[in-house]
Amino acid sequence: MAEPDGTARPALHVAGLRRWFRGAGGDVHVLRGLELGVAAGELVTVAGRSGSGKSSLLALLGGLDAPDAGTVLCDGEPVGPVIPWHRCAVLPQSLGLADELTLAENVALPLRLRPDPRRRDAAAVADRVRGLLAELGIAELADRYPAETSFGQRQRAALARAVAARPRVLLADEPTAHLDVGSVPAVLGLLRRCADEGGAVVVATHDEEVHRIADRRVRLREGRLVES
Ligand SMILES: Nc1ncnc2c1ncn2[C@@H]1O[C@H](COP(=O)(O)OP(=O)(O)OP(=O)(O)O)[C@@H](O)[C@H]1O
Repeated sequence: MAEPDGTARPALHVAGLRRWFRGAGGDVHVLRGLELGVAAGELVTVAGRSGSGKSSLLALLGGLDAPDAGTVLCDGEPVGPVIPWHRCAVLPQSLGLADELTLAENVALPLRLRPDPRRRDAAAVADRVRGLLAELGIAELADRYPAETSFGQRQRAALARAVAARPRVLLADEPTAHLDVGSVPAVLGLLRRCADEGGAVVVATHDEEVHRIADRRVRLREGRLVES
């Protein structure tokens, strides 16, 4: 879809975003009228000191939290708590894997929930799940439950789940934070491919290696984003 001036409308469009929290020492104004547009096929990294609001921002972009003011549009539609995985997928710092499902079942979930039944073919789902787990080096853990794996292994499974249905918007919060150096290239490769296949990707990170694969880097400062 295009804007009135003919330019492509960003896949993710954020305007006037405000979020504050009531604290014992007074209100904390985390986001103060933040603006952001991310095009399909673009990977944007968000830097910022600890406590600057990166996780708060990603939670709002993914509909996990609601803003005090402003709008977040994903493919032209407001995001909300029940946004389908193939439209907007989130890898939060808390991961959010379902404890009662194996890693493979967790990764399969967004594929089984796709609205088009032709895209839920069991063999194709199993293939996609196997491929993603192998790519991330956790194929042998497919049948384990999250509690039987390390945090870094769970983090990779949660990334596999987020990208499984090839989301139009992918949001990843510190996706390399708990990984050994050997596991990082596969994660970076997968994030980059998600954008190259047409996704709009936003990654909050302190990791310089992640910033290196970005098309654009922004920094969260005093509640707004500045190019960096
Ligand atoms: N529910 C809440 N109630 C009160 N304050 C909050 C709440 N959630 C976040 N904050 C505050 O909002 C600010 C931004 O937090 P946030 O977790 O978004 O930062 P961050 O940039 O992701 O930090 P880090 O890099 O350490 O993960 C912090 O000062 C935090 O203490």
